[in-house]
Amino acid sequence: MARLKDAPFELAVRDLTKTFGGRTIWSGLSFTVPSGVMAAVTGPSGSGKTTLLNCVGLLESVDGGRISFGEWSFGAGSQMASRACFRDVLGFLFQNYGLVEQWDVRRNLLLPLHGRRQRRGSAQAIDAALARVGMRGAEKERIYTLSGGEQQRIALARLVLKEPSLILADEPTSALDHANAGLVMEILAEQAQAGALVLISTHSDRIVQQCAHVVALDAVTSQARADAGAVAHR
Ligand SMILES: Nc1ncnc2c1ncn2[C@@H]1O[C@H](COP(=O)(O)OP(=O)(O)OP(=O)(O)O)[C@@H](O)[C@H]1O
Repeated sequence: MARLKDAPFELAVRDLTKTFGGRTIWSGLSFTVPSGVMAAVTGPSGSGKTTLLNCVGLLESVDGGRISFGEWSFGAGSQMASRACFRDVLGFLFQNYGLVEQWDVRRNLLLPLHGRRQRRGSAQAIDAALARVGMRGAEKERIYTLSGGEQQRIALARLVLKEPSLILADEPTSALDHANAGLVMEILAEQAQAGALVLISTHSDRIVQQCAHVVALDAVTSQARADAGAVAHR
């Protein structure tokens, strides 16, 4: 089956509004990002960076506007994404790593392969992905026995195996040492070079410098702000 990232595509966010309990986080938020790049989502604490990633990743509903990528398009009142979208398109690198703690590494890494590739050959694929993140031989380790940095490496190995088209990374290096943070950015850049669109929420100038696009949120959210060009494209 053709993957979304096999041809160039665009993430288009149009006139997006998000409220929590009557409080508007942003409204009229619009931007586009092409595939094949890393884009940083910046803004002060509370400006809605994580919320934006959750909305684009279809984990959170929106109150107005549209989010489109490739053939997929979602707005207020849309049915949540089909399993196919989560299985074939979206990939997440979040601060809680999103791993099943009681399972071993191998079982966690088999999950993205399920239904997409023959299990035959998966042992070699898992070995190669673990080698890429410096965790070769960790197949039988249980997740809860690993350090935070090691768990993030396993989450990275999962991305390497899954090769998602649209990757949402929420402050992916904030809890990591220099070496692990470097590895995270290296692998995200590789995924972008392979055609994925990588959206990274961050407070780090160093990460922003590595991104081709910046989606800048600020504390003031209004239609006027969005119209005035809240989104800076490099
Ligand atoms: N599920 C929720 N229910 C109610 N309010 C929420 C919910 N999730 C987030 N918020 C509020 O929405 C606002 C934006 O939160 P968000 O975590 O998206 O900001 P952020 O820019 O990622 O912040 P930080 O840089 O501190 O991580 C905050 O005021 C937060 O309290």
